Amino acid sequence: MTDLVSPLAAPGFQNAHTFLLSAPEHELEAHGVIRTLPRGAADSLSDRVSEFFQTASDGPALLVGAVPFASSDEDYLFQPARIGRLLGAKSGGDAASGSGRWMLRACPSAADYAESVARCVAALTDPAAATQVTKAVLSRSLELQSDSAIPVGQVINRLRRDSSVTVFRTPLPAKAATALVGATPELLLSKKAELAVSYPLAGSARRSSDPSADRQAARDLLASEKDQREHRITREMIFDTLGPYSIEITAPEGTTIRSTATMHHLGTRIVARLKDRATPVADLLSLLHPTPAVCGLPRREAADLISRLEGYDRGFYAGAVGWIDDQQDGEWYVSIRCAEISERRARFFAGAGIVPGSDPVKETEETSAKFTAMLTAFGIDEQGRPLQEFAA
Ligand SMILES: C=C(O[C@@H]1C=C(C(=O)O)C=C[C@H]1O)C(=O)O
Repeated sequence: MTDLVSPLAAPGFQNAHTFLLSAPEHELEAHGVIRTLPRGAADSLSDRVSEFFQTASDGPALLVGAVPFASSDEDYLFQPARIGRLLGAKSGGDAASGSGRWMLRACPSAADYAESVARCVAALTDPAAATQVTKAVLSRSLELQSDSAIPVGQVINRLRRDSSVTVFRTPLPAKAATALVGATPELLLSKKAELAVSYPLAGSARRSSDPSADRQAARDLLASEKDQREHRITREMIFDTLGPYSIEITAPEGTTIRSTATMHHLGTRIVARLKDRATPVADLLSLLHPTPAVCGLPRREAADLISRLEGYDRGFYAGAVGWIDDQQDGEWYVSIRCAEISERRARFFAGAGIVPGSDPVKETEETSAKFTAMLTAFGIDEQGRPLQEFAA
């Protein structure tokens, strides 16, 4: 893939309504805003989108943006003014990351996170629980503060070195200066006419630079009863959700290893032929999201447990990022392996699926492994130290 020299890194990042979804085989880049979709919760998304496209307007027949983790929180989608790269834009703010001063703070600390995992396992195995939660995904975050502007364009270009992920950037509503930037390996849903595809991931192992240890890590993951259980919960929920809308729903390759540059995952590509090709992608998105890959099962009880144990608002982390067109087709990725970035601050998130039998130390290490992709793009490790490759 060619390097992107684009407005992504241009001065004026703060105000830019820039949207990017960059998969190895296709890419969508959009700039500017014509209209913002009236904001609302997941259960009204489909109606708001239909109404939006009924009022004809100039510009691309497309909405791009993000939905948050919590179905009751408001999404943020907009009709862009232009599709494609802005010609002639110069890349700026390109100071090598790692050359400025960075402060990284774990929030919560790794030890506190491990403690929450232990409490989560206790809740999942509590015989007195009114409703038994079988899986809950717990996350933690790292807060970075820099003494100079974060070179977003450079971060994005580095993320794009991994051809197995979809790199994204989408503006966030809370503060005009904030964007969600990440490199997700997980397709939540793509829908084109009668074809719907979802590619859930659940069950993870850190990759190794030693090829034989790396192959062994993948084999161990495939053989892990705990990881297969974690995965099955997600896979079955997606079959159950899309099934009633489908003539046929299959997993042609079964559950296999899906690897990024830093992680192995258990993944299942699920392909559905819909009964009605006019089924709006927004309907399916609202039903599917959040899947047990990022939330848990049963959904509401798992979400309650997560908010009790995490103690922070996930915002748009573990939400979804993508687009919807006027045919009600679209493509949505799970917004993980990402950071909220404002001018000099970034907040990274990583989570791990917890089931009975999960080990707090291993789950904490799994979140560390999941931070690696983003931190490497910033040129730092989990302690905020510059990586060798980027050190002056
Ligand atoms: C929640 C995250 O990742 C999710 C959790 C996974 C797991 O628990 O094994 C695997 C892939 C993702 O669906 C994250 O990266 O933050």
